[in-house]
Amino acid sequence: MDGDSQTSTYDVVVIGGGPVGENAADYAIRGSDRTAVIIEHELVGGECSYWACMPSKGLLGPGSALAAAAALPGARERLSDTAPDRSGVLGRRDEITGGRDDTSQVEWARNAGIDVIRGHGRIVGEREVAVDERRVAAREAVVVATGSVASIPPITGLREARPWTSRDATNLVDVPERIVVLGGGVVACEAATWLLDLGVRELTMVIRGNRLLPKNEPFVGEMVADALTARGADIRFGTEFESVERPDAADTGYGHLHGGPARVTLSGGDVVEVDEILVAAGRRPATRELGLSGIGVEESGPLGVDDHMVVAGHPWLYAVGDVNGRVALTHMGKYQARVAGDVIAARAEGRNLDSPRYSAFADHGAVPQVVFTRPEVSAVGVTEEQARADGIDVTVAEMDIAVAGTYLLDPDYSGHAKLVIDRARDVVVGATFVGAGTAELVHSATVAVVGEVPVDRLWHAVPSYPTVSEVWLRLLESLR
Ligand SMILES: Cc1cc2nc3c(=O)[nH]c(=O)nc-3n(C[C@H](O)[C@H](O)[C@H](O)COP(=O)(O)OP(=O)(O)OC[C@H]3O[C@@H](n4cnc5c(N)ncnc54)[C@H](O)[C@@H]3O)c2cc1C
Ligand SMILES: NC(=O)c1ccc[n+]([C@@H]2O[C@H](COP(=O)([O-])OP(=O)(O)OC[C@H]3O[C@@H](n4cnc5c(N)ncnc54)[C@H](O)[C@@H]3O)[C@@H](O)[C@H]2O)c1
Repeated sequence: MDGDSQTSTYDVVVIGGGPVGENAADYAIRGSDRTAVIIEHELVGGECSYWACMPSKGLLGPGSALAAAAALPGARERLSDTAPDRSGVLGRRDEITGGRDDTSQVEWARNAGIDVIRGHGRIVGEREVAVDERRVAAREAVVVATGSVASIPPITGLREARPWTSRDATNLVDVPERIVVLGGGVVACEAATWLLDLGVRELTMVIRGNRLLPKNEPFVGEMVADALTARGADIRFGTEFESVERPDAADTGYGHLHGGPARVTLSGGDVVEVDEILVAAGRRPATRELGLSGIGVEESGPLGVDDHMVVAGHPWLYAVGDVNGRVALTHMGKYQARVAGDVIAARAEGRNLDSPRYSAFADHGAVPQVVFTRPEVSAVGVTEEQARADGIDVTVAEMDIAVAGTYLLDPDYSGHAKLVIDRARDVVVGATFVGAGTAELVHSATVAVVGEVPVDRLWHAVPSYPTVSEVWLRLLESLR
């Protein structure tokens, strides 16, 4: 850092210290004498560490472990209860979020040579950012990594009812007896899973479409819906919130019940009375109050970028992670951050950007995701429907998963798998696995998709016996 008393100057200024901002700063200066600063107005570590990925997976882990033991003769007899211990689960979650203390993340940044400034960052000119009364200038680049915020749809009485968002569901302190969940995407399905684990008595899901997890192959939503229904969830498809009444809504803090009971009127006229409402209806990129309109950039939608992560018309401005609207997943945001960091370093050192290393091409059609429901959903690439819509001539291999590896996990194992293959190129363009133990399987499919490995060649990638991966062999056999 250098500069006069009003302005600090760094080579790279990153606004937003979530996992993506941290990686962008690190990759942009790693192994050089360049300087970087992260500006963060809440907690270094971001949504992912304290409010999203980490606490949610912490809440889901104990239920999964018990379900795995309950499925296995010899282990199941030792279980006195298949419901997780509520205080143990919440304690484990608190340990994972470290009491929302970001000291260790700030230390990590400082050890990596990155300064941290606390405060709200706002772009006030080319390569210039204001943090409250301070000014911070960038010699090379400003990177926006401000993430996203939960959307609350404009429904009569909903905002006034102070519903829970994912921040409350992941940081829950009170476990509602009765809850209604709006939305059928990833947050809704994972949260429904842990809320049932924690003993919610009545859980209603209100889905405006006709399936859960609609971005996936249709069998995904069916299997997850069947599992949630079997555990007592009441899933209402083709239904929306009409209006909400909650006379004594109150700001009681994250994870506490936000007031007394609420009455939710659904389309069709049914009324659901609940102790809490969880809104899981998607997220919007955090582009407001960033000063974008001052530099001529639209601030209402995502901050769009090219594959180098650069904002059009502003070669000094980069956007990575949820804020650019490409893929709202931590691992993909961190991938974009590695690309952006490498691009910033290459430009600073006068290198050209010809190598694939400088292009985030996996964002287009090679995105892996695991949804940690029970059953787990693990997918990469495009669905059959998307591939056909893109004009690709596809063939599919599809079957229930039943190999020695799954029988060893559970004699009554239930799972399903599908490969989507581009006929002309003879390569896998999409893969979906649903079932216990499939999360660790998806990377093999990601390698096949990104590597464009011909199916004939995949035949020689022999899965080990007796693992769940042997489903690959069965799928490839079905194509011969
Ligand atoms: C409940 C839930 C569970 C999830 N689980 C998973 C999962 O299992 N796996 C997965 O891959 N993804 C998951 N996601 C998605 C994941 O959380 C996001 O994709 C990820 O957090 C994006 O990282 P980011 O750094 O872009 O943004 P964030 O993590 O949101 O970080 C942005 C940071 O910028 C700061 N900030 C914003 N504006 C400013 C400003 N003007 N000035 C200073 N600081 C600012 C914020 O305070 C925040 O710290 C989950 C999301 C939710 C809601
Ligand atoms: N395991 C994981 O990888 C993981 C876990 C949680 C979240 N995430 C990511 O976080 C992001 C946010 O997740 P999300 O579940 O909030 O978003 P989402 O886009 O996955 O799902 C939102 C759902 O809400 C519905 N919806 C939107 N507006 C509505 C309305 N007015 N009425 C009724 N329904 C409405 C949509 O139809 C959709 O099904 C996603 O990109 C997701 O992939 C990832």
